[in-house]
Amino acid sequence: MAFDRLIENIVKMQNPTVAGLDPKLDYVPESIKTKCFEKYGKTLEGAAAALFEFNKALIDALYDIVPAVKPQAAYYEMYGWQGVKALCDTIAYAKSKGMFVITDGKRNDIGTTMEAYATAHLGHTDVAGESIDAFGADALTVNGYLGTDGIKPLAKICDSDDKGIFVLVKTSNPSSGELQDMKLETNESVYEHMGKMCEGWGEDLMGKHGYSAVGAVVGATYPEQLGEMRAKLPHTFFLVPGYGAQGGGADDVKNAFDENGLGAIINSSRGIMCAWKKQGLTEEDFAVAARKEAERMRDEIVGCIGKIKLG
Ligand SMILES: O=C(O)c1cc(=O)[nH]c(=O)n1[C@@H]1O[C@H](COP(=O)(O)O)[C@@H](O)[C@H]1O
Repeated sequence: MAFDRLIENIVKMQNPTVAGLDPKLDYVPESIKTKCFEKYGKTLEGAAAALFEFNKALIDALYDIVPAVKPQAAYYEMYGWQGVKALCDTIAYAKSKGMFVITDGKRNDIGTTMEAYATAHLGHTDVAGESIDAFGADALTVNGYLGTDGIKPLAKICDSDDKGIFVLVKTSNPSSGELQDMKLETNESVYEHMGKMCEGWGEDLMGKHGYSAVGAVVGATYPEQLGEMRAKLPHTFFLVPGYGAQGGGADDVKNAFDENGLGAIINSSRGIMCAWKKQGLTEEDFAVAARKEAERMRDEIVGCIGKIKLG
């Protein structure tokens, strides 16, 4: 199963973190923007080319120490189809460097449309008998609000194409509790119930390291719920956003891991992309600074959880 590959990457690198690639033009150094605008003009094409150059430099600086990247689709869609092409190019480049790619699209719809989303992001599109990867990611974030028939088409592709999904369970944002903390008649909270549904959806998609292809998103900003969900969802791998820019730290995420130091991957996007600002460096040093921040984040988290080993 997909998360077996991710887990093996994490163990090999002794690093349970993922670098979020959420590029904005104002993160991109002038030198890259000038080059791209000279070539393509101050156009969506020029902007998209700058985003890709920025991402490529980050991937080159990180691929040998960070197991995965997580491009958030919205930051590419801001630049039209040209930005979406930069997303495709980023996914292809990261995969060519051996990185596991999680597209953060938070996709959700009725079954037939979810089939299209699953095919687009994880499967192969059929073009007159030719089977072609559209986005070709290894995993996709999804919203389970529509229930089982919205997840089933994804589960089918996870099984056939060795892919994974992360379902939103307890999101890192301040108002997540407005609905997610509400109690159901079973006296469970909504997030607990969504988490349990993930365990069920993953039952037939079990990997060899004890985690299924149906993971969950649980925010670093809710450490108590993170520990609670870890204990209650033994086969559900966690994507944990909220570290760094949203205030989460190593102490908040340590309970996301099982006794082998597995079970979770911790995301940092702005913290890594914009690390040069905190290191008193210049924007031209963004890639060097990103690597330094990725090493610091890895050492801080592994310092809390100890050696990571296969179960
Ligand atoms: O699905 C996600 O990745 C996600 C879920 C969530 O609950 N909170 C959250 O921040 N995210 C994403 O994780 C990333 C966090 O970015 P930083 O706060 O810059 O590290 C963004 O791409 C968010 O869209």
